[in-house]
Amino acid sequence: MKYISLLGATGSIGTQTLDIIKEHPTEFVLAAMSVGRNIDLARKLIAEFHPELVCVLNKEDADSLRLEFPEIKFTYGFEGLSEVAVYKKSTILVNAVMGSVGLEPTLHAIEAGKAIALANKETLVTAGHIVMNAVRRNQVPLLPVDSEHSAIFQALQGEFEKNIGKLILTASGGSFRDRKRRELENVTVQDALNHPNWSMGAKITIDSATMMNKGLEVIEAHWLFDIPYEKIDVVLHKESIIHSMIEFHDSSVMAQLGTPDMRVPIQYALTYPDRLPLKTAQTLNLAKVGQLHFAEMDFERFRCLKFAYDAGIAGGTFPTVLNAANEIAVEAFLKGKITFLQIEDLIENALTYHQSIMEPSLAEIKAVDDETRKYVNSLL
Ligand SMILES: NC(=O)C1=CN([C@@H]2O[C@H](COP(=O)(O)OP(=O)(O)OC[C@H]3O[C@@H](n4cnc5c(N)ncnc54)[C@H](OP(=O)(O)O)[C@@H]3O)[C@@H](O)[C@H]2O)C=CC1
Ligand SMILES: CC(=O)[C@@H](O)[C@H](O)COP(=O)(O)O
Ligand SMILES: [Mn+2]
Repeated sequence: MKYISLLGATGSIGTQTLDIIKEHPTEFVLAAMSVGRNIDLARKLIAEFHPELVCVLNKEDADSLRLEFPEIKFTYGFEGLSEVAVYKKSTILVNAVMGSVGLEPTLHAIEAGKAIALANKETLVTAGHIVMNAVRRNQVPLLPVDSEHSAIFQALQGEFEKNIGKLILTASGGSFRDRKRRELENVTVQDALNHPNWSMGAKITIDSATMMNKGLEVIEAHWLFDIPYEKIDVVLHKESIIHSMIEFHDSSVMAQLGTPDMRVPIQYALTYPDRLPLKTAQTLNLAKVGQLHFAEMDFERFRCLKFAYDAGIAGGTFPTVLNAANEIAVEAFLKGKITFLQIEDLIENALTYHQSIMEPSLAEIKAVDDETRKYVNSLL
């Protein structure tokens, strides 16, 4: 029986993690969870999964839920996320919260010796060296949930990292994969939220449309697999059937395939190194798929991917700025305050303005994250 702490239970990854817990009641228990503002869904999840500890975003929600569920402990706010992450009964943290707010709870869980199933890629982008040093020092498993990184992790089983020639991340191209750059000027939020292959939270769906998602994933792969940026390629693959590949030194390529279903990598992170059946997953019928397509990445069409490579290679606090500027810009786009193409303008501006700190401490990262958010907000 594995006891799980789940951050972001009301989200896309969170609810799919709960599907897996539900499908395997003799394997997994939800011990603690966090939600944000979706208190209606939180109520249903509490009634169904009976976690011992629940964190909500606001104190008022914690106070009213306490009256409804007196047997459950409620906490709230930023500190509450870490309480959930280090909950004593849990052995594994599934971090499915959105944004760099996930960083500190992850670090606390690592220090508390918990295994980490990481969906929250912003954590590794913002402070990759700090997270990886903590993982090594505490010798805890860091299990990728992001589909591309899970694919690479699965393809690496039985292999030595030293034999990797390069990683090849696949990119669907997102909601606007078939549009030219000039056709992006007047796109709406609704258009951008219409991902062709995956049903995901709003922020990552916009990231996928700007290709920032792949940029964040390049940086995530760099930290997870300790691979230099020049050995990480991205290829457009519109079907999202091949979830990513490793090319080894002898030119052999290992790929992981499957229908686009996040429950597969989530479950693998929970069962690793074992596997369990996943009754509701659709198996891959390649004959029915017929053809798989691949195309070279166009860095002028997808400027955010170039920003991410540049920020990753430059290192220091550049990736922190990239991530924080992106979070604010995407939020502004979702609220209708800026156009789609202004997302990349804001990120470029923040990166240009920034003076990087090399080998930043956690305090420096937090300060840069905060300053960047303020700076981009001031541009808005
Ligand atoms: N969705 C997917 O298929 C994939 C997602 N990921 C990554 O996983 C993470 C989660 O993505 P996804 O599930 O799509 O996101 P969602 O937006 O669907 O869910 C986010 C979750 O985090 C909570 N949350 C948001 N902001 C805060 C905050 N400031 N404090 C506390 N809780 C907060 C939300 O609460 P509430 O809704 O209650 O307000 C919700 O539970 C992201 O880092 C994403 O990049 C990676 C690969 C695939
Ligand atoms: C499901 C998942 O892992 C997402 O990060 C996915 O990769 C988005 O797809 P694209 O960014 O390739 O559009
Ligand atoms: Mn992904």
